[in-house]
Amino acid sequence: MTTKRLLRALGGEAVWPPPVWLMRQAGRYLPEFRAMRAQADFITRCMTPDIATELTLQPIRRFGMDGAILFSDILILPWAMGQSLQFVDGAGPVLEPIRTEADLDRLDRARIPERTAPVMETLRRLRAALDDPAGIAGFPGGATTLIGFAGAPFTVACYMVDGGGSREFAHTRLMAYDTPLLFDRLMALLTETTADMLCAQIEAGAEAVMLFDSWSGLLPPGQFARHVIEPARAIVASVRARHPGVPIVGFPRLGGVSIGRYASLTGIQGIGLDTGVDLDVARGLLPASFTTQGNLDPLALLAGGEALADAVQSIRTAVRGRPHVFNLGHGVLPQTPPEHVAALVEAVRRD
Ligand SMILES: Cc1c2[nH]c(c1CCC(=O)O)Cc1[nH]c(c(CCC(=O)O)c1C)Cc1[nH]c(c(CCC(=O)O)c1C)Cc1[nH]c(c(C)c1CCC(=O)O)C2
Repeated sequence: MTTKRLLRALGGEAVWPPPVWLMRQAGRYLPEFRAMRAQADFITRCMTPDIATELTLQPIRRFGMDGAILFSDILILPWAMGQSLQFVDGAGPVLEPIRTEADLDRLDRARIPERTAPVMETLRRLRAALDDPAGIAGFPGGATTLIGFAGAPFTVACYMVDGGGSREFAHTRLMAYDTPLLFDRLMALLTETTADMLCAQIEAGAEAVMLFDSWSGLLPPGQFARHVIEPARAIVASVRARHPGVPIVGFPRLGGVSIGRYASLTGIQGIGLDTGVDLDVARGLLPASFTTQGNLDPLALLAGGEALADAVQSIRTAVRGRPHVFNLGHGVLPQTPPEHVAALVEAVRRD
């Protein structure tokens, strides 16, 4: 029987107070994170177990979160297949775009295990550190759940095809209409390699995994079914066949009312909700005893004070008696004062 509060909540138990962790909890808002940024570029930080382990643990030491999310990125998968990738300060990720069959042919999935081996080593070290009975910085050992993750195929395809961040991801969405065979080939490759990578993360120590579909909300309902729900269903089936006990959380960001079909058709146990979702409305769309995760506005966390206290309290009231994992609706903003995060955790954990 598991005693980790996050795993109990993902198993459908109405744990109170709810377990808490934050998307992008390891990040620039922490001075100790900024201090390590100078040492190596982003991909090197992801690929060096000493550094990635340390960065993952920084927020655990400070706040004793219920979840520790691996320090890595959703774009490590295309990078591991040989797509060129750079993280440019202020501009985000820049990739050599995939636009043709020949571009796609150059990707080599056979390289993934070797190129992602350091990530798996990081997970092994993290699991040992988190489960050390001696605990971490005064927080008890064996209490924090190690979370692995991947980008969902559509969101990863957005960056691979457009070649970086975008508001519309027009190249990607046009490819889905104009050359559907090419797009489907890319999506099939991503669906299979993502399932394998999540399994490798679980085998290295991840106790739960999350599938980030940050841009799913760009798609109309028919395409949402085809490029968001269907790949997630295939990934969940593939991971579940190999690792039946490991919970999978989906995050179809900005999915609107389609989150109901996403939750019931993919086979996931938990769903990440973005800031715009009304928790009572979401509950009506989701299967009974389904675990929700979210959805505090990152700006309320940045604001702090009364605004933060009120926002935390209204989520606590909405989810009381139901399985819920407290989180933000999107990542921690770099300008966020760390004391606000401490105040959030304290407010969530009040009885
Ligand atoms: C779309 C997406 C990406 N990456 C991710 C998503 C899905 C979630 C979301 O919608 O935000 C997911 C992600 N990225 C990162 C994590 C690690 C774990 C965590 O702390 O949450 C996770 C889970 C680290 C990161 N990923 C990135 C950083 C910043 C790099 C740095 O510090 O130099 C970190 C800590 C870079 C990144 N990576 C990506 C972008 C657009 C950027 C640039 C924006 C930015 O700088 O904030 C792609």
